[in-house]
Amino acid sequence: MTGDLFDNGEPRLLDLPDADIRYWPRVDLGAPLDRVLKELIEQTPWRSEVITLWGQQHPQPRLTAWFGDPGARYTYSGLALEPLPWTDLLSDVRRRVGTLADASFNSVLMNYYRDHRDSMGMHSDDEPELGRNPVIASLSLGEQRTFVLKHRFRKDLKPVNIELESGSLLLMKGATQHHWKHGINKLSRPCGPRVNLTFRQVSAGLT
Ligand SMILES: O=C(O)CCC(=O)C(=O)O
Ligand SMILES: [Fe+2]
Repeated sequence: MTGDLFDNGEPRLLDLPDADIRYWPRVDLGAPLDRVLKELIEQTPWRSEVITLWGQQHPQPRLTAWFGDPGARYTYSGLALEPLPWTDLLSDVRRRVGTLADASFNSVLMNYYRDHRDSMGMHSDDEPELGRNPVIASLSLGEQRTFVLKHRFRKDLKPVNIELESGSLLLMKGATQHHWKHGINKLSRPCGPRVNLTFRQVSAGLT
């Protein structure tokens, strides 16, 4: 296909200690962003999961879906997710993201923030099946939301806010997950929907 590299450009390397994070403001998905967003919202079998945190059950404040190669199982916050098979759209996006990230991914966690009330708590993506230094490629579509990064140990460092634009790709690798937490806060004002896709490589058989 022609025009594959049209929007991608060079990523910006974030100047953060103990982290390797790159940001592409706009990647080429081979189709208009609003069409991809609409298709993902309408055609994904979204789930509302109940998670267990510190022995308490809570509904997750967003919808999720897990796609991947057979056997790419993922366990977090008391949930064990079996992968759905790749759709044509998701496997095309996986190929494009893998080329930019120069990495291979066998799964994707999809997050659907329906409006300003949906969020994701601060966490590190450090589950054992992700391996020691996971490469995580996070593609955002729809409403721009703020990605907050906080150092896990250095209280002298202020939280860092990154505005994740529609069509952007954020790549976290190296020791990032050992030293930093990240999350998406609720907003006080209404906003439109956002879909986020975090591509991952999970090892089978660890869970
Ligand atoms: O929605 C986002 O940008 C963050 C997603 C995330 O951190 C995750 O899925 O682990
Ligand atoms: Fe995460």
